[in-house]
Amino acid sequence: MITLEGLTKTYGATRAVDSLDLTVSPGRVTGFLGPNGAGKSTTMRMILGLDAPTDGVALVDGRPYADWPSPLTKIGALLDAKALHPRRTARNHLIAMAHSNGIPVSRVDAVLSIVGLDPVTRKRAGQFSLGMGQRLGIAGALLGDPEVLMFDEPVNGLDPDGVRWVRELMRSLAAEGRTVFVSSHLMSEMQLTADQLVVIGRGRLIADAPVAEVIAGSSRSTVAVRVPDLRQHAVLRERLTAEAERVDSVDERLIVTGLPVERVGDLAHELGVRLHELHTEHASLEEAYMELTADSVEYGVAS
Ligand SMILES: Nc1ncnc2c1ncn2[C@@H]1O[C@H](COP(=O)(O)OP(=O)(O)OP(=O)(O)O)[C@@H](O)[C@H]1O
Repeated sequence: MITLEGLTKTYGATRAVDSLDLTVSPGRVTGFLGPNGAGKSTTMRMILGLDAPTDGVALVDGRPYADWPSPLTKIGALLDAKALHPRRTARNHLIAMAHSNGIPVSRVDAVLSIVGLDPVTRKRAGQFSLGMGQRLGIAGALLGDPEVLMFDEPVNGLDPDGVRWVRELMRSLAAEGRTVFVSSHLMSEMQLTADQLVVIGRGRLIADAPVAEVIAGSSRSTVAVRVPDLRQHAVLRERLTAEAERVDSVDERLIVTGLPVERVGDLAHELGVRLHELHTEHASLEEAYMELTADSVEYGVAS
């Protein structure tokens, strides 16, 4: 479990992270989202003790990272996949990490195999593609078989196969009961990978909720209702227009914004309108996210 209490980091006048209170729980994948400069990497760096908070605390299973005697066996992280010694081979890079944390070398070969790097273990990290570097970084995170895993943009540079592999890995790590905290800008991928979402903007918490709840909370969700009879279509349309924010006709369908599906169904029933279809069309996570963060985008393009 990761716990943040009033976590704050300022750089001069910039409040990179601003009084964050958060619990990241085990047994699920928690996506960490926010526009560029929102404070995601700074938060992750403070969890790993790489940056000191200006105020507040970041705890891993109840203690600051630095207080764990063998931290890699408690929390594994991929922060910057390029932070590798270019002349070291993949295997030697992991052996050096294992030695400094009292982890047996047998585990190095195990994690190289998990990430699919066994054919290139003797290649120097400097010759790695971006995707191979990501896989090596993930191998490093898994090395200590930790209960808590944290990944900053793990699918950067991966091809579609690699993206799917990361998704399945995250899901299986969470299914084993581990805490998985992962940042990403790829909303479609997060919609498939995460159970819970934490959204921040300008260092502050905007949302902390299950993925389905974040999507359902978007005002961009609509209700679609199909009325085959033309006259009834017009009658229902008129009635819905009086209550809904907006009603559009698309062939036999009415697309209703700003009314719950139950209300649309009840109104149709009251008017004796025969329906062939009635369902909510949820916004995508991307649409919900854009709406949530609209006020927090630092480098937006004027539209
Ligand atoms: N070492 C530093 N010195 C000064 N300002 C910094 C430093 N590190 C981060 N910042 C500032 O803190 C804010 C948060 O940056 P951070 O990198 O944590 O955001 P992020 O959410 O990870 O962004 P991105 O999605 O672009 O990676 C930004 O305004 C950034 O410019």
